[in-house]
Amino acid sequence: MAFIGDADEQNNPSITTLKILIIGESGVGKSSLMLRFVDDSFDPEQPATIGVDFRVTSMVVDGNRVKLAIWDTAGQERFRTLTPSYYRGGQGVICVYDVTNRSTFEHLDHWMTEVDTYSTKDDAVKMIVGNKIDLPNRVVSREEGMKFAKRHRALFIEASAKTKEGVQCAFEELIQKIIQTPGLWDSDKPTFRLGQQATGGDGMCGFFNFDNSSWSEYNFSLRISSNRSFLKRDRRMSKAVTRVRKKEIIKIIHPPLLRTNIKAQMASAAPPLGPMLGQRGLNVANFCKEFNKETGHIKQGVPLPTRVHIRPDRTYDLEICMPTTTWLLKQAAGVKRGAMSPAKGGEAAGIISVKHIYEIAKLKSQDKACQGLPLEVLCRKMLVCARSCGIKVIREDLDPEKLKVFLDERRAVVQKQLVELADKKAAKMLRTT
Ligand SMILES: Nc1nc2c(ncn2[C@@H]2O[C@H](COP(=O)(O)OP(=O)(O)OP(=O)(O)O)[C@@H](O)[C@H]2O)c(=O)[nH]1
Repeated sequence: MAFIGDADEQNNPSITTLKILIIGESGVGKSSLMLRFVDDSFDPEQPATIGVDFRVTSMVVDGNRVKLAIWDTAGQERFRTLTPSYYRGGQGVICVYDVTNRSTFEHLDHWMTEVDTYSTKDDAVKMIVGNKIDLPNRVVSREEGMKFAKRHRALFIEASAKTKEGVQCAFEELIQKIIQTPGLWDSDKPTFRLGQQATGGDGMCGFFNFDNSSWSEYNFSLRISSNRSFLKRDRRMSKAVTRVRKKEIIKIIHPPLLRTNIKAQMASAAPPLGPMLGQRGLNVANFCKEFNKETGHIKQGVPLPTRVHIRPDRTYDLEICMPTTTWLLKQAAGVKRGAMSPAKGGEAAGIISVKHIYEIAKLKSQDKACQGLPLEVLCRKMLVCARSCGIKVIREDLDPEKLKVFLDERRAVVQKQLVELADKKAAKMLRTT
């Protein structure tokens, strides 16, 4: 698959124009993903989309030129108008969430309902994208994302519009899937006309009028004219195809970079690590042996963020980072558990001083991902993480006497919380049996 320029258009005319929608909560990075894919650019100050933004590009899939009309919709409810018309005729829908913001993940259900309600194509290809994986404060795991995608029979990938990771792969996979779906794009040819008006009133997708002189510029008008009988016929035809294809569409794309936490000296073929490695075609036993050997000098059980860069020939580079920030913070505070509800009521799970923060930041600065980051920025990240674990950071040195009293009290609180949790679990088991 490759991008080609306008000059090639005459030699290799496009077989179709595909309408791809990007949806999801505000701020998850929809516009950023689109701009990374189309212009290979990233704006850290990307303004919010109002209504709908739109880009056109083209690519070659299996030797065929395909034009892509990518619709970037506004995540903010107040900027969303004409919702049904966004979906009309869309062959592919990319539903984005932010891996560092759980509520954007929890709202995916709403977006999938919207797709099912408004999509005029039963077999439109859906893809779930977990964006912003470059950020350290992830709260939605890859497994959760995969599970959601599987439930909705959608493709799944994690990406970062900032670092480019997974972006190209996401679009390519989506387009390929659409092209492989008979009836999804080939029956639409008359409804998409570039540089000229579509004829007749039976265009169920409205009509586009592009300024062909520049691909990045656009000038489109939308005419909502749906012919119901045409719609029904199209649905009847595609339902038969859908039945066959629904099973196939559950395909998870594994990007070449695997990021996970593995405990020092404790890598094993058991889930979740074993399946993660196996799905990528790595020799699990050899990997575990190598990892455990590499971490032989570290205390057993310390959680180590690990990156595995997998090459197409299944060889890999192993990057083992400093222990996770939360683990380091909890060690510094002398506690095993963070606060259950740090936001509510300001429950404090531990106390550390700013000196601890500085030392932890210095340790983390040795990680490849943090290299080049000023220590001040890292310290701020540590502070955010401490806050989310409920660990209080004080400016002055800790008073050992006061700390001992605090830790004794905290132990009693944790004990009580654990008993309550066990009771709740037992009550739930009773209800379900
Ligand atoms: N670190 C990081 N920041 C990102 C990434 N993608 C987007 N952002 C930032 O997140 C913010 C929101 O990005 P947008 O692309 O405007 O998000 P959106 O989903 O289009 O938002 P709406 O237009 O309001 O619907 C911007 O400040 C981006 O720079 C990413 O992969 N990593």
